[in-house]
Amino acid sequence: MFWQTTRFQIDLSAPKIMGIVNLTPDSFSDGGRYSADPAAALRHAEQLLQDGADILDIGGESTRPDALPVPPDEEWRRIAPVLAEVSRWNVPVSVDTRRTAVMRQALDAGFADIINDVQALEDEGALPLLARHAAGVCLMHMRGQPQTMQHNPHYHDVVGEVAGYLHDRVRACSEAGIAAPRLMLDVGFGFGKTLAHNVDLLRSLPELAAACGGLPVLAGVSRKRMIGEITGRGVPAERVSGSVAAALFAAERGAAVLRVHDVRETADALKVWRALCGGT
Ligand SMILES: Nc1nc2ncc(COP(=O)(O)OP(=O)(O)O)nc2c(=O)[nH]1
Repeated sequence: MFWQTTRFQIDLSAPKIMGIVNLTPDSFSDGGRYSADPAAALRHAEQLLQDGADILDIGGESTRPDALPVPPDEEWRRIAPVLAEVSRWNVPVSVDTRRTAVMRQALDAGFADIINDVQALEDEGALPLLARHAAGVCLMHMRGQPQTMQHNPHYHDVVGEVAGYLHDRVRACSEAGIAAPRLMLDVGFGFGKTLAHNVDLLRSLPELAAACGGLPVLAGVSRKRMIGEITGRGVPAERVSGSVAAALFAAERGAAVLRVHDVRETADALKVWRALCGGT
């Protein structure tokens, strides 16, 4: 199976690593480290690639719980300089945005191989925009908005409801002319979910993918609150071991892409896992 993106057919026969470059002052785990210094951000991106990242995910708006929305022009100001450079590198570049205006600027400039949207192309104009381009698309489930999504999230059947939502978004993409080989699914760990919801979803990744036509799944658990709740590690930077364990579990449950902060540790863990499992 391959993920069809603007410049690359990404081979999904073994789990791929998406390295996170947050250009935000307030991201929950690395906020402010790179947002004011594009050179530092580029050095970080280079390090992620050296550590084994297969894809770079560039974001300009924190969507952590309780985050306030960022105006699209500010989001674009944050990411454009870094995108202008990394898009010249021979590596798939994903733009993590939920705003059509930002998607349009990135796609029209030729900066994005992938649009990674935590709102699954629900913003006005996003579907026809992506239909006019060839970028890969990650469709993620979020219940509510970052500002309020963790305020008592409730489901009758979290797996069924998330699968149903993603299935509907896949159909909307198909009707807009965005073909299935361009699509990646993501249950949105921590986006309007309790720990129990996240665990159910992680355990049910194969069933969820099957319910959505067998499309590939991306898992983003890196350093998140769910890891902290299980380990008792309150500081995101202290959640590396737990994040790697969860990433391996997601890979074992068939996740095709792992969205992580800690690329080196995750890449090493995948190598050992594949060697012991006799995988490719
Ligand atoms: N597809 C996808 N995209 C995502 N973008 C941001 C975050 C939030 O995590 P992070 O980028 O580490 O933090 P922040 O939103 O505070 O920048 N999580 C996901 C995710 O789970 N899946």
